[in-house]
Amino acid sequence: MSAPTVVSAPGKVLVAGGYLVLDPAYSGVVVSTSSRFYTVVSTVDRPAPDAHAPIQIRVRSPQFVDAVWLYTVAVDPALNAVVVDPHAHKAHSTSANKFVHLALQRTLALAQEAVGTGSLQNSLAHGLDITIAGDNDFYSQRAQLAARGLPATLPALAQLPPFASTGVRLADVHKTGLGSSAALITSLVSALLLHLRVVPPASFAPDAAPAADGRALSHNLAQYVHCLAQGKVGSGFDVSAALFGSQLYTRFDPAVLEPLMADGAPAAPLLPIVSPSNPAWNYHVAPFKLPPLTRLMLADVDAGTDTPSFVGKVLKWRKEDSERANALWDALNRLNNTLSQTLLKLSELYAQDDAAYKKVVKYLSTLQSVQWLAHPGIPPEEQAVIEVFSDTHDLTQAVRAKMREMGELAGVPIEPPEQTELLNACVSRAGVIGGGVPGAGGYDAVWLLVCDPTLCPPEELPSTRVGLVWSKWTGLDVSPLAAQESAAGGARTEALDEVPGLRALVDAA
Ligand SMILES: Nc1ncnc2c1ncn2[C@@H]1O[C@H](COP(=O)(O)OP(=O)(O)O)[C@@H](O)[C@H]1O
Ligand SMILES: C[C@@](O)(CCOP(=O)(O)OP(=O)(O)O)CC(=O)O
Repeated sequence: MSAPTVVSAPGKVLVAGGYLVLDPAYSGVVVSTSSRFYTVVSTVDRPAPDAHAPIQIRVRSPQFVDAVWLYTVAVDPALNAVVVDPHAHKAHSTSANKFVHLALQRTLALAQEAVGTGSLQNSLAHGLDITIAGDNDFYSQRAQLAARGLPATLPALAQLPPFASTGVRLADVHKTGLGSSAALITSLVSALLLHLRVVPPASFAPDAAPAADGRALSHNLAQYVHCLAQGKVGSGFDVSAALFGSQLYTRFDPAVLEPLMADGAPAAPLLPIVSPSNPAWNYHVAPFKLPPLTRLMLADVDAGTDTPSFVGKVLKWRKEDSERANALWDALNRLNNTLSQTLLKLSELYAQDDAAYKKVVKYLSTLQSVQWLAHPGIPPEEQAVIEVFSDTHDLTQAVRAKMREMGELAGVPIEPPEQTELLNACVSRAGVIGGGVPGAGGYDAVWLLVCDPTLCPPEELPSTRVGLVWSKWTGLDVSPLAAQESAAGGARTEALDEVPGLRALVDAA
């Protein structure tokens, strides 16, 4: 029995570039999260059925009630197509899962084109057992905290077991907006491509080059499957972050997906379209990472935002008031680009003098941003770092103002007054560098960039102070995202026993 194939992929936070990133003329600043999705693909350990027995694939999501889907696979050489029976699962699960179904169907179809019918049938002869799990931060843990008598704070979230059972059906879970479907599809598609030997294992080695062909093929296929499952072609920043990690993202031309978006199995062969050699995949991923000794925090504030509706209204406004809209987008894009370069400048300053940098971050974590430049007599090497942190704060505030202006002009609550009040209350806390509404904005969530809490005594943690503000204001979850997730990067292979709690989840069949 071969070892299981395990691939994890991170969630995302679009900290700047919401809406603009839909236009290839602009970029988005995307942070991949420390919270990750895991897919474990195992070959079923039982004698191979006779050659004509149906091939079965079982997919489970143990964090949810009743989240088991059974599929029957028919690999038809004549039709050169793999049909993952869309009805078989109905007998075994009370709800279909088009994200899982389409990921299976399209990845197996691509595998048949890439490795041939015989090889695919050999890989599937014993059937597959697939386990899917998302880190706790992808789903609201409010009920789990309450059941344990714990408050909605960061330290309380850390007390929950990994991959905590949600106690609810998948359809009823409250997602926190970290991009569960993009991370899910990326980890599932990548794990299948590896398991079926369509791409080499090195493609997803943690130290593999981001542009490795296997990773690029998985990116293109995952973008296609994600758009098909969501029923819309977004900018794709979430799948790109799931594959490549934190980045400055410029979208591909959506026309590349048009031949594949029709209902039913694709008429055209998949491989030529999703191949990395297809120049139509003209997305651009530039390196980006959060500054050292900082932490991105995300608060799950409300039940969610209707992103497609917001996008429709903003794009309608941009079309109807194009001169003013383009002027605002160009100004906002300049701010976004300056913000991303200023954040990267902090990493350079750390590399030049980490001692001075660390001293500055510890100092800033005790002061409100309005006090950062008020103290004379700071050594010049430290003053230079303080000034870049202060510029970062000012830029995040300027981006917020432009996003509010866009919302007011388009008639969309991108940063509504309630979020403005919450953000102002949080950004004024000591140790908070800046913040904003992630992605499309609305009432979903707010993000804050804060000084790394490991530099302060627990009672002085910026994250604790902010977490208390969030809890007081919203009584809702606070999802902490460690700054290190940028280093963790995109999709990568994992060793099953090195991911706490994952083996137990897989074995609890
Ligand atoms: N753990 C999971 N197991 C299986 N499917 C999941 C899981 N988490 C999320 N999904 C799928 O992703 C869908 C959510 O996608 P979507 O509504 O686009 O939310 P998001 O913006 O968080 O990606 C769910 O309806 C479900 O089909
Ligand atoms: C508006 C956007 O540019 C960004 C939306 O970012 P969110 O993070 O809000 O997305 P959802 O998780 O789907 O709600 C649309 C896009 O880029 O596709």
